[in-house]
Amino acid sequence: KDLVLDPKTRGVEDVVHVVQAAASATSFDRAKQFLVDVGAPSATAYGSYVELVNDPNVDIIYIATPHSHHFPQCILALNAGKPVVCEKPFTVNAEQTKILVNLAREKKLFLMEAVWTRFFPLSIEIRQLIKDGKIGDVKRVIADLSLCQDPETKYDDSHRMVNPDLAGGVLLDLGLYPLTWVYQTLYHTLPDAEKAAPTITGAISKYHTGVDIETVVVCKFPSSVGIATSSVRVATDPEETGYPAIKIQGTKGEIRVDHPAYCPTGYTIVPVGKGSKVERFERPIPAGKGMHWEADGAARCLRDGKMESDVMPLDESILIMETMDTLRAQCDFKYPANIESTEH
Ligand SMILES: NC(=O)C1=CN([C@@H]2O[C@H](COP(=O)(O)OP(=O)(O)OC[C@H]3O[C@@H](n4cnc5c(N)ncnc54)[C@H](OP(=O)(O)O)[C@@H]3O)[C@@H](O)[C@H]2O)C=CC1
Ligand SMILES: O=C1OC[C@@H](O)[C@H](O)[C@H]1O
Repeated sequence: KDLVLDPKTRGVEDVVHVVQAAASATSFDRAKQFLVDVGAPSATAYGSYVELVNDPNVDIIYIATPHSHHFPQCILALNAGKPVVCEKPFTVNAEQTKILVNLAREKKLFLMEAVWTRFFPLSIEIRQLIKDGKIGDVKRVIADLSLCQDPETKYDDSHRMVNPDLAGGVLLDLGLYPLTWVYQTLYHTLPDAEKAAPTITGAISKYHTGVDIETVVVCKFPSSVGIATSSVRVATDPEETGYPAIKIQGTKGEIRVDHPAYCPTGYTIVPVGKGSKVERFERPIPAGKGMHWEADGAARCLRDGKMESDVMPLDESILIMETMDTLRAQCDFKYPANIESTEH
């Protein structure tokens, strides 16, 4: 639905999007109905992904399937010569992501992990505030995404959120967002020469299906530390009183970002010192859900002949996948061999 919105509704004049086709592996009718539901009834419907990736009128493919399927489906699209935007998490593990990145680079095709949060004007603004030294040297980031859902009643054990066969679990699904905040503030804002992979420690609690349901990741960078937490069961902001989802803490003050970490619409700058001038910024999404900004970013890359986005660089996607791999290895949490596999 965000793709069919007129970009002018968000002040964007330099790119437009056309939903050209959609595919369902389940049935042609499902694809057809999907196109009607999203407001693109005249686009082409396909009953298989192979037909979609071979459509010469399609410029780029957006993959939004369960995590377990991203790797083979990205390979399918790239091998058909199509640029790809793939939902988060990119793949089940970093080795799979590296294979995709190498394939895209070899074929000179655009590839991007669809982390919509990074493309929000609010995120861009906060990254600039950090680079400008607004809160001094940023030393610590604490970020959380916890949804306060009862998984026993909300999710059948086969649901992608809790099903190990679909690479379910909190870390890959929700944990990616607090990690995004840690990385986009403590890593992405640094000059390239100062970027270094963090050391990782953490903990997870498991659900009866075997996936993680509460997760804590501690990322120790050379001169800062980030803590990313996520849970299905507890709440980031239980009273809904605006308790911040993310605290970006610098030597001169902190930036507090609203819940939910995936699409925050406001933040507060709190300088150090009693009686200091607190500044509040509201950044509502002008129309749609806010997934259009990442689509605009991808469209600009295609238009300009870029092979990757500098907002969500491929090497940073790999690093974040490696972070999640490290934590899972420390906690002895593996997915079934067939979906961890790099065979395709
Ligand atoms: N950016 C964001 O805010 C959000 C991102 N996501 C991400 O989007 C992706 C999809 O999530 P979501 O839409 O909730 O997923 P769904 O479970 O709704 O599945 C999406 C599609 O994937 C296919 N699919 C579903 N189950 C299976 C299966 N068992 N095996 C093979 N294919 C299957 C189906 O397509 P078909 O008709 O072809 O069978 C289905 O329509 C995930 O990566 C998730 O993390 C999800 C929600 C929000
Ligand atoms: O990406 C996401 O953001 C919103 C959540 O509700 C969803 O489970 C997740 O996939």
